[in-house]
Amino acid sequence: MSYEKELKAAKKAASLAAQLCQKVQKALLQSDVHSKSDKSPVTVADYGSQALVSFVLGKELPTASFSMVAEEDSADLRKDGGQDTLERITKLINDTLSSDGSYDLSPLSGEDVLTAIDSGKSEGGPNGRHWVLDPIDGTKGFLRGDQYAIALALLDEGKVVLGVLACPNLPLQPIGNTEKHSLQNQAGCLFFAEVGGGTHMQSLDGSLSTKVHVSSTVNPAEASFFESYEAAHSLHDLSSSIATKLGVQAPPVRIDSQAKYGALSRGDGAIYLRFPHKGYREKIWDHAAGCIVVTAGGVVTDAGGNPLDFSKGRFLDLDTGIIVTNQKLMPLLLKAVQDALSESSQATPSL
Ligand SMILES: Nc1ncnc2c1ncn2[C@@H]1O[C@H](COP(=O)(O)OS(=O)(=O)O)[C@@H](OP(=O)(O)O)[C@H]1O
Ligand SMILES: [Mg+2]
Ligand SMILES: [Mg+2]
Ligand SMILES: [Mg+2]
Repeated sequence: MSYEKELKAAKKAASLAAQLCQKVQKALLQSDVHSKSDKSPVTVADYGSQALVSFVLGKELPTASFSMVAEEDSADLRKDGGQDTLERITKLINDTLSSDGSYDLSPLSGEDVLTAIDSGKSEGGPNGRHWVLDPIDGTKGFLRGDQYAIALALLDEGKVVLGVLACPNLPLQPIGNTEKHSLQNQAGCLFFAEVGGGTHMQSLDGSLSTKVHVSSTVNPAEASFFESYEAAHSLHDLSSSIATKLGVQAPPVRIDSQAKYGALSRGDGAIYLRFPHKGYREKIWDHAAGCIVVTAGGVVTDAGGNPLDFSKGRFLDLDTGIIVTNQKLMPLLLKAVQDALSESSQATPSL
């Protein structure tokens, strides 16, 4: 089955959301940032991106059975004191839609925006189609002025069938760990993949796309690895021990968000290691788009070597961590992961 129409709509939705986010990141106000009940940050751009993606998908693909599993909801915006923030979000969305000019419509109201945000409340699951959205993945990176991604995927009968990853601050040129990249004047990258169709990358300003694939190196000494920027999100000591066992020589490349999957999909580095602290449950929107984008040459598994299962609802149910590399290197990587995990559990039995 082809998902051409859906892919086109997803690229448009993610690109417009990227425009909205860049506008906010370039002139971030203190009043734009809030804290969620789990203490994680959320900004007007997270909400604006989610509402805009929902709105664009609805316009491009009208259907009575729209379902979306997305990170944000409108509960805090509906509380006393949320009105100013909602007005700011609504203005951002209306400005983005009017400067794009694709749709002939009257401005959205605050109520329209709340409804669009809450269209992301689906539980997903194994049946039918569900969009999966992280409106800003890497909100902490976004706040620091670093990497972040708008990550949109489509599940069909529990499988990821397309994914789009907009990375507004990722240079089109390869990134590595030696140089600090200037984020000024970057057009940013849009990665997209459809099941069976390979992965492509284009500039977010719309230039022609190129086919990309994961590095095919089989030599760990040449293989640098990506991991979370935030030490609270992934055990850096454990990845360092895995890298040493494997014979990786380069230091880790730490960047925020699914931009790691995007960079990996075009061969910048060859490995992604993610080992959250004990008790953390991974959400499907943090991996769905990234996973399909690296399938051109790459494999994504948990630490037990099992593929990720996106059919279980809003959470991923997995063994310990997530690892990504090319097919040939995966057996070696899995062995290093399992050795390192068994050593660390002997050293600290509670891990
Ligand atoms: N404790 C903990 N452990 C593991 N992961 C966590 C944790 N807390 C949050 N998150 C999720 O991490 C998402 C950010 O992605 P990364 O971890 O790849 O980015 S970073 O490099 O650490 O900034 C981030 O996504 P966003 O909330 O969309 O920014 C979270 O879903
Ligand atoms: Mg996220
Ligand atoms: Mg997010
Ligand atoms: Mg978040």
